[in-house]
Formats: sequence, structure tokens, C-alpha cells
Amino acid sequence: MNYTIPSPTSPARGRGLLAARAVRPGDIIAVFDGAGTPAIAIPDSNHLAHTCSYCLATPADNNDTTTTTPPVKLRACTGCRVVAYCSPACQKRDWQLVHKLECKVFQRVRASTSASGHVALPTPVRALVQILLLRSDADRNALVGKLESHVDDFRRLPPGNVNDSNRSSAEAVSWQDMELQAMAALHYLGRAVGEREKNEALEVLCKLQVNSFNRLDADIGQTGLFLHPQLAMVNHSCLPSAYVQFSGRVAVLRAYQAINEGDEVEISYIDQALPLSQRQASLKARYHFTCACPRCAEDLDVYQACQRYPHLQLNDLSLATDLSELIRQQTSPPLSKTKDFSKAIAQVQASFTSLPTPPRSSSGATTTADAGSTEDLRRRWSLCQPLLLADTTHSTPFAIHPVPEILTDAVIHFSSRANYAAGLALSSLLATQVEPVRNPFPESPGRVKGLLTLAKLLANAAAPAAAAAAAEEEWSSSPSASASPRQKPQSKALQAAEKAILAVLRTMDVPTTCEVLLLLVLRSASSSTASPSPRPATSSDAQHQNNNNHHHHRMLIQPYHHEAQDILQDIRALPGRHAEQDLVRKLLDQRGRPGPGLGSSSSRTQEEKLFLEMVIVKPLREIAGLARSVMDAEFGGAAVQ
Ligand SMILES: C[S@@+](CC[C@H](N)C(=O)[O-])C[C@H]1O[C@@H](n2cnc3c(N)ncnc32)[C@H](O)[C@@H]1O
Repeated sequence: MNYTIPSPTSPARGRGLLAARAVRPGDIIAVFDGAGTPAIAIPDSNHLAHTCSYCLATPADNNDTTTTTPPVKLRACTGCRVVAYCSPACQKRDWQLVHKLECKVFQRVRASTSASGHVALPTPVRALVQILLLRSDADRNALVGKLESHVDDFRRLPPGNVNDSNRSSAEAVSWQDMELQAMAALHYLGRAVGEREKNEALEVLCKLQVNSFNRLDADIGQTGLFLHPQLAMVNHSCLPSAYVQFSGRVAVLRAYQAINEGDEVEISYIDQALPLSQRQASLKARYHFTCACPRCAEDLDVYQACQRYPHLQLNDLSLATDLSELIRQQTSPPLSKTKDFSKAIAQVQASFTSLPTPPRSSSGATTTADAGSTEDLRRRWSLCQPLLLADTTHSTPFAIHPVPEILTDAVIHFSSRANYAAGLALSSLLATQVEPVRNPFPESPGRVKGLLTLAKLLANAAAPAAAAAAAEEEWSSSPSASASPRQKPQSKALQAAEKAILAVLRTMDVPTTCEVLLLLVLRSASSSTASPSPRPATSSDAQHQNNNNHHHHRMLIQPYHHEAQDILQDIRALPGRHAEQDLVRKLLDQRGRPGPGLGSSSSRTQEEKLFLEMVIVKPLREIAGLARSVMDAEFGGAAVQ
């Protein structure tokens, strides 16, 4: 056990989880098993048909044509026809765990719902049903008995209070809704709905609100609810020292920065990128406390917050080799303290709060997920203009909320239209100047995912670049005559931006850049205490091996590992790249190097740094420089009001 949970030291914060040994950034602090000890791990109710209810694998895990993994086929339970499984083994395990009892509840739900109606119970109601079904009081007590409920605070919430924190279950709303949820659970359980039963159910619902996590899947976003009594002891900070990752039914607590033995481990319950007022509101609405972390106390903007992490040096072998300089530019004087900028921030925030919540893209990857309509993106981009034009003494502060979210959605917008060059420009900007500021630790999941997206876009954009080069030679034609299918004719401005991007691409050694990006993705798996596992036959099989800590450590790899490995294999199969491969190997070889990740900067030679800077970072920065033109061309920039 790498942690301790002593009795509360501070009445304000209650209990907390302390590191029992010193850990380095990326190290696994602890693994919380959602199958063994009393725990709840369920898919979101509106994903039940697409997610294995035991191992939580989804067919979308294998949606990508770049992977060779056989697709997961799900079969519905023949009893309730509500939940589905990827294998008889998963079905059997879930049956023994809880479904034997739960199946009857779902049958009752089905019987009382019209044939066309939505049969599943909302996610928190299903979690409540599972808790109330637990066979013994001892089990139930072990799971929820000692958890903080804040029941009186919830009772006082104004009607219609909507919790929007990313740790919450989408359905979480007001006290009145919770009362309805409690009654629904008791009704379908066939139990008495007396005052005592209702209060007991309400208390459990409150505990779920305060203590459960949303399982975040690699590519689908929020896919379920996870509750574990020990993991629930981790307190919050807006400058967290750790983060939680999910892998099937397992939650992994990973260090985000070095933590000393005996220090408290803190995670962020909410989206750290949000400005102070929104962070405080989210924390208050669901967790009922006012955060007093250094970031809140001093109202640090995202650049200042980044400066507080001791990770800047780790970035010199990443796509943000200039992170210290980027931060220096924005923090002297502090961006958010300049008059123009505070005004711009206030203006942008006010206009955004009056917008209906845009559908959040869950992946940031090249999917056609709901990134918002073109119209919605135009509106959001135009509302951001005061922020982007505010202060000429600083370089453009692209990392300030909500710019990164809009750029991420725009990547999806362009990818779904097969305009990979435009997507590449935005993705390069995110990977070189935005994500490193928001996630200063180079191996954090947000960064790793961005690298993989970038590698894929680069590969896709390079194909038309090559085609366009050939076409230009022969016909002097424009890049719009290239191979990629287009849905709509493009504006002249977008064509010009795309031409400039393709021109940079033609100067690049794309396979080598992709290879380096993919190796950066893979390093995040190998530098932690987890060692990469051999590729599992299917993701569900992998989960089945998951029955002790040793196995957990073997399979707790970054979610993007296998995909990166697949693409890397294709690149390495290209002929005539021996010299390049040798260089890349030299640059990224970790053997014999101290420290986390790729070793300390002092052990790197000038030649290696120069290679990274010239071959990878410089051209990507050049492409990133075209992102603003791409956005303005497609979404109107300052011209649209
Ligand atoms: C998931 S629980 C964490 C464990 C909790 N401290 C306990 O003793 O049960 C969340 C609750 O812990 C408290 N908490 C967490 N982080 C805090 C912080 N930074 N400041 C004050 N209270 C905090 C709040 O009461 C919050 O609702």
C-alpha cells in the first residue's frame, strides 16, 4: 500500500490520502480495483447498448481503422435485454457480482415502460439500486458507510441547480430530482417508500455525488460512474499533485508531480482550465466547499499556474522545448493583471455564460463527434476575439479558456471534412503552445492524446501534400485539386492557408516526425512503474487478466499505447529509412538515463536537441503559426460579430 488515510487533521477538509513513499511524476501511487473490494463501476445508462457492462469495453475502442484489434461484439442479457456483454465470461462475472439481483429490477423497469420508451435507469439511480442490493449490511457499510454526504447542503440547494463539473454524473441535478431518483429506485426495487427508506436512499445519492468519478474513456469521453471508498478519500486542489486514469474497472492514481513521503495527494475534481469563478461555482454546487488552494487564493491564470509546476525542465524533450520562454512572455507582467486583458476576459466570460452550453467534444481526436455546428463554432470564435486581440505586449494567449476548447472542436470540424491540413495547423498549435501550458507534465494524458492526434493528422495531411506537389509540378495546379474528398467548396482565405501549410509539409520528413511523436506517446507508458504489456487479444480479455495488482501494473498502460504502436509499425515498415531511424533511436533511447521519462536534460547531447528542434519542433511551430488564419478563414475572426 503506497498511501495512508489518517484521521482528519483539518475539520474543513476532513480526511485525505497521504503518500506512504516518495513518488516521481508519472508514477502509480495506487490502483483501485473496481471488481474486488466493494466498488461500483458501471457504464453511463445511455451507453449501455454500446458498452460491456462488466469490463466496460466499447466497440468504439476499436472504431479506428488504424488498429488491427478485432471489434468488440456485444450481446444483450436475455433476461432484461438492457445490459450487454462482450463475452460469456464477462456476463458470468457480472451476474455473480450484481446482475443476478439487478436483472429483476431491470425487468420491472421494462414491464412498466412502453415498448418504445427508454428502458435504462439513469446512471445515479442504477448505482443507488446496486448499492441497495448489496447482499450484506457489512458490504454496503464498507462501500458507502463512512463517505461524506453533505446531505444538508444538498437539501438547501436552490431548485434547478445543475452540476456541471466533469467529475459529476450528467444526470445530477437538484434536490427535487434526487428525491425523484430515490423514489424511482425504491419503487423498482419493490421496496417500501417510507420516510426512513427515502432518507436512506437520498443519503446514498448524496454520497454518490460527492464521492463518485466519471470514468473517462480514451475516445468516448464520459462513459460511466466509478465509486471506490478509498479513492474517495482524495481531496481536491486546482494545482493538483496527482490525477486519476481509468482502465476497464480499475482506477489508477498517478502522480502528476514529485510527491514526498507523508505529503497529501490531491487531484482536481473539476476542469482546471476554467476561470476562478466557474471553478468555485462547480466545487460549491457538488462538493460544498470553497477551495483555498494557492491557485484560487492568488487567482492565477493558466500561465501562472503552469509556472508553479516544477516540470518546465522536463519539457525540453517535448514539443514545448520553449515552454519556459512561452510562460515568461505571458507572466511578466502577468497577463490577467493587465487592464486591457482583465476587461477582455470579463467580456468574453460574460458573453459565454449567456450562450447555451455547446456540446463538448469528448475526444479531441479525429472523430466526427459532436464538436458543435459550424455556426456554433463561428459564434464562439467571434466571442473570443477580445481575448485574442487584447494585449499587444504579450504573444497571443491561446491557452486561456475557452480558446483551447474551441480549437479542439475545430480540429474535429476540419477532420470530419477531410481537411487534414487545416486540422493539422490547429492540432500543432494545441500541441506546441496550448496543452503544455495547461498540462505542464509532458506525460499527462491530455498531452499524450494531443500527440497521437497530431501524428494521425500529419500522416493524413501529408498524403495530399505529396499529391499536390506532383500535381503542381505537372499542372501548376492549386492544392485544392489534391486527393482529399471535400464536402464544401472552401473560401479563398482557407485555400491560401492550406497552401501555406502544405508548403511547410513538403519541406518536412513526415515519417520521421510521426515516428518521434509516436515514441513520445509510448514513453509515457514505459516511464511509470507500469511496464507495457504485450498486446492483448481483445480489450475484454485484457480486463479478465486483471485480478491482482501485478497484472494491473502490467496492463495499466496509457490508453493510446496500442494505437501508437500500430501506426509506428507501419512507419517502420517504410523502406529506405535506416539513417533516420538510427537518429530517432538515439534521440529517444532511454536506456542508462536517469530520471523520469526521457532522462534528465543534462544527459542529452546538443546534437540530439538540435535534431528535435530543427526536424520536429520548428516546422510544427511554423504550421501552428497558420492556425489563426485557418480559424479566421473558416469561422470569421474579428469580422463576424
Ligand atoms: C471525495 S470527498 C474527499 C474526502 C473527504 N475529505 C472525507 O473526509 O470524506 C470530497 C469532500 O472533501 C472535502 N474537500 C475535498 N477537497 C477539499 C479542499 N480542497 N478544501 C476543503 N474541503 C475539501 C469536501 O467536503 C468535499 O465535499
